[in-house]
Parts: sequence; structure tokens; C-alpha cells
Amino acid sequence: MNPAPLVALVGNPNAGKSALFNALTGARQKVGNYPGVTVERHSGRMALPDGRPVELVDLPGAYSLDPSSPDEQVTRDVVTGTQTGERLPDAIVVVVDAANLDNHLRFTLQLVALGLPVVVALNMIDLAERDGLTLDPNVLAQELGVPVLPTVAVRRRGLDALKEALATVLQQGPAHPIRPSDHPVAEDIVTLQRRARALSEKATVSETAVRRWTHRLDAVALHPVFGTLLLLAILFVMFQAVFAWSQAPIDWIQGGMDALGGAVSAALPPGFIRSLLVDGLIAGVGAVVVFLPQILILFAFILTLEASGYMVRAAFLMDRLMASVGLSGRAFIPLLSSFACAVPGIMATRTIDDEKDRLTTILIAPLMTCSARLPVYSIMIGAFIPARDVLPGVGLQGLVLFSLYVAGIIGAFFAALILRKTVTKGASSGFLMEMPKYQWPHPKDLLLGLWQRALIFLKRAGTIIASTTIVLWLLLSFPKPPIGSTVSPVDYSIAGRIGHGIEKVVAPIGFNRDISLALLPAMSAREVAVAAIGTVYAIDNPDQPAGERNLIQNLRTHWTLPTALAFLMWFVFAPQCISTIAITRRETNGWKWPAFMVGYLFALAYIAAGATYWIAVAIGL
Ligand SMILES: Nc1nc2c(ncn2[C@@H]2O[C@H](COP(=O)(O)OP(=O)(O)OP(=O)(O)O)[C@@H](O)[C@H]2O)c(=O)[nH]1
Ligand SMILES: [Mg+2]
Repeated sequence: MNPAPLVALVGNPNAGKSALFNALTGARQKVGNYPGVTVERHSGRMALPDGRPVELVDLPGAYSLDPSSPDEQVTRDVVTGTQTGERLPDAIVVVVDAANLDNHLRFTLQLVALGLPVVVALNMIDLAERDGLTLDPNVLAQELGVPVLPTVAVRRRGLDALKEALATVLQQGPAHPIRPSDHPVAEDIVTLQRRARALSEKATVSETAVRRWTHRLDAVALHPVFGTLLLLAILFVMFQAVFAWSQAPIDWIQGGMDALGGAVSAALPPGFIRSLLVDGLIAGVGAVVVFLPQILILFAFILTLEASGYMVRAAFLMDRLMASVGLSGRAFIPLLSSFACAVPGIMATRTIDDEKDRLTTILIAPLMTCSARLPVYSIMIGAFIPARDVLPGVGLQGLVLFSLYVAGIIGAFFAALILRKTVTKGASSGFLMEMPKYQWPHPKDLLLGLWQRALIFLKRAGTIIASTTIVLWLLLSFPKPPIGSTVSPVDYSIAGRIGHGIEKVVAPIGFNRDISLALLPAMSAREVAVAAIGTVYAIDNPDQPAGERNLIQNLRTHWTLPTALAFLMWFVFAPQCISTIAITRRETNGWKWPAFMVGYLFALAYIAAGATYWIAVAIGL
């Protein structure tokens, strides 16, 4: 007896082949392996309307007959009859996503040209309809010369008609005898794309303007090459803007703070209270508050990208990249939120089902540069990186800031890669997300979002940062050196002595006394590092009038460039934040993972800062 005819399900990734396969075969499935490769072979039985059995195989998704992965190779080899362990199919069902017709038709055209009996399943017709796209399957059938049946695999819609058409084409057999490895004349990709687009336009009965625009924008935004370039360009402009647009408002705030310090100095007699207010509170909190404009610019970009519907596209675009380091595409949104702050980012990992995926994402979230690091980066860049253009319109300062963000991302990817091979080993899962429609962000929502960010930032400055600064001021001010002593008041203080202890550990990576003093208070919030250094100089030079206590000037005189660069690298990696550690403990139910996270991040920060310092020294910076 002849074996049952073999029918292969072929199509682009995510067209719904497996959904259709499950709907057609039900429980009658077998999973095997193709010999020599690690690609699984899914097969199952189904019955045609007249009761005859058919063996169905679900092939891996592919974009074309030119394979770029083992999966795609299996698909190509099966449909050309050259795959070992598989006979040439008697017919193929090409599954296409109706909402993505022009892209999917490209592969369809190649498959039809093979000459095997073909039926096209115009799948996901429900989603196309929802988006305002109406297609005519008959036009498509006429143009392609094969039956085209609308289906909704997940609702089992259109399956009977599909089986009917399959029975007919099986009956008719191939258009001409097919020999294994019979290759159609390869059409170049551009011609193919043009034909596919023309075909999809012809088959489109009506399309709402919104869908047409969405589709056109997505053709660029989701393109593997152009989309990635677009994303990089957007991020690049964002970091340039943080510096380029913020100078004037920063100067106003700075001026206001200086005036406030001057007024308080003039109003109070010298002594404890004046020093606490001027050197402690105003110098410390003021050093942080000046970064409000930069933080607002950063958030204006993030909020706009989110509200416009672009953010999910970026996540989709990143999915392949994320998969290459063993992360799920779902990790993109938590990681992106971590650019604002790792705490909401880590909370957002709850949307990741797989436990190992989720844990990996939590462990690398602190490597995304949060907004609290911006003041630290900004002051160091302002002090040590000249404000000149490397190219017309491309400032060096913005470029350095961009590279610091990139350094964190690269660090995170390497960390994920290593973690996935060791402590969080396991399979990773796929990703699918609904694309929201593009829209202009509402200025009112945007302003509201910015207002909330400003309040959060100022509240932090008024509470955590102010209180840490005051404690630090106390520790830096007492005990006072005896009259006539040449030791600096800072070195003589309690904080100075603790700082000297820390300095022993961090001196090998080029850190100075100021950094050693700042590291411990910065655990409460990273911005405090800036506030702490501001307070250190205020106490160290009590004779400088407030207006001249420019932190940037002090940094330039007291720090070397290699030390500044090492300090920047430290902040790219170091887990300088109690809240992040606390949320990790809560989300992982124990101390094991936060301890691991803190350990590996401090080690990474130490090595990166040390390497930066010694390389900078060696090349004579
Ligand atoms: N709304 C809707 N969703 C569908 C339809 N068919 C499939 N899906 C969904 O689309 C997603 C992708 O479907 P799969 O069947 O895994 O796609 P595939 O073609 O096997 O993908 P690969 O194996 O990666 O090439 C799944 O989440 C399905 O539930 C459909 O007709 N309508
Ligand atoms: Mg599949």
C-alpha cells in the first residue's frame, strides 16, 4: 500500500504554521529529529474530507529559500526534496500572515515556483480585519495560480475549505514532474519584493489610512537594518540633546542656588548653623538639583517614544538580539524601564513567565544606566571632556555620554550570555507582542508625565539626598582639627578616617580621597556621590565665597583625567543603590540572588574602573 501523502506546512516565522498544524492534527502528533541537525521534526496525521489520511509536517519558519540558519536549511531541503530522512512532499500548505502580506508573499512566490501542488492559507485574517484591512483571496488565487483560503488557525476557522482544496490539488498532482533538487530559476530579491508588493496591492480591497501608514512606518521601523539604524539614531539624538538643550536652564538653577547660598551666608553669623545650611544642605542638594533639566529632557524622549507607539517596535526589533544572548524579547520592556530606574524595571519582570529568563533579567537590570547616574556622568563629563564638536553637530560630550550608556548595555549582554550558560541555565522562550497603533503623543499627558518625574526627583533631593548630605556633613565636620593644625578638616573628621580605610581598597584602581568619601553615602542614591563631593569641597575650603565654589573647577584642579574616567566606569557597573538590592530581595524571595548580584557587579565595576585607569595612565592621558 502507498504511504499516506506527505503535506508540509511552510511559511515565514510567526505566520501561524504551528497553530494551524495543531488545529489540523489535534492530538495525533509525533516529535522526532532531523538526522544530523538539532532541528525537531513535528509530524501528525489528519484526514481529508473523503476520509483519506495525510501525513502533515510542520516546518520551521523561513524568510526565503536561501537559508541563513539550520532551521531555514531544513525547510529549504524538505521542499526541494534534498533533506535526508524526509521524502519530497506531495503538496505544501503555504501559511501567510494576512496582515503582513507583501513580506510573506515574497517567500510564497518562491515556493509556488517550485512546482509542487500548493494551497495558500491566508491566516490571521481576523487580525487584518480588526486593523481595517480587507483582502480578496480570489484575486490572490488568480494571480498566484493556486487556491487561497482565508483561515484563523487559533479559532479553527476555514479549516474545512482548506482540507477540501488540499484534496483537490493532491488529486491533480504536480504541474510537471518534480525531481529532487529541481531548482526554479532564482529570481533576485528585489524583483521578488516588487512582485510581492504589486500582488498584495492588487489583492487589497480596502485599507484604512491608519493601517496604510502604520504599515509603511513599520516597514522601516521593523526592518532589521534600517530599523536598527533608526533606533540607534534616535538614541544618539537623545543623548546629544541631554547636553545641548540643558545648558541655559542649568545656569539659571546654578545661579539661583549660588544666590541662595550667598544670601544665607550674609544673613547668618559664621558658625555651626551657617555651615550646616550653606556647606551641607545648599552645597549638597544644590549640586544634585541642577541636573533636573537633563533628567527632564531624557524623560521627555522616553515618554514621547512610549506614547507614540514606537517603544514596542523597538522591543520587537531587539527580540532577535535578545534571543542571541539567551534572553526573552519580553525582557526588553523591563530593561528599558531600568533606564529610568532599576526598581520599576525589576518589578516589570513579572511579565516574564520563565523563571530563569526572569532571574537573568533581574540580575542584569542594574547595568542599564538609570537616571540617577546622569548627575554623576554629567558632572564628570562637564569637568573633563571638552565641549567641542567631533563632527559638525556631534558634540564630544554627548558622544561620551552615549558610550557610557552603550558600555552598560554591552556589559549587560555579556553578563546575560555568561549567566545563561552558568547560574541561570535553561531553555529560553519565544516572544510575541501586539503592535499598538502609531499616534501623536498628547502634549498634556507628556507634560503631566514630566511633572511627575520632576516631583519624584525633587522629592528624592529633598529627602534621601538632603538627609544623607546632612549626615555626611556632620561626619565630615567633626571632630574639628586643633587650631593651628595643618591637617585638612576633612581628613581629620570621622568621615575622613572612614574614607581613608576605603581608600586602601580602591587606591589600586586610581580612586582618590574624594571618591572614597563619596562611595559609602552614594549607596543611598547614586546622585549623592555628586552631593558628597560638593560638600567635601565646601568644608575643605571654608574661605571660598559660595559663588566661586564651582564644583567643576574644584574637580579640574584636584582630579586627574584617568581618575575621572575610572570613576565614570565604576558608575557604569557598580550596584550603588540600596533600593535596587531591596527590590531584588523582594522579587527573588531571599538574600541569595541580591548577594550574588551585588558581588558580581562590584567585581565587574572594580575590574572595569581599574582597567580604565591603568590604560589611561599608560597612554598618557
Ligand atoms: N489572532 C490570530 N492569531 C494567530 C492565528 N494563527 C496563529 N496565531 C498566533 O500567532 C502566533 C504565532 O503562531 P505560530 O503558530 O507559533 O507561528 P509559526 O508560524 O509556527 O511560527 P514559527 O514556528 O516561529 O515559524 C501564536 O501566538 C498564535 O497563537 C490567527 O489566525 N489569528
Ligand atoms: Mg512553529
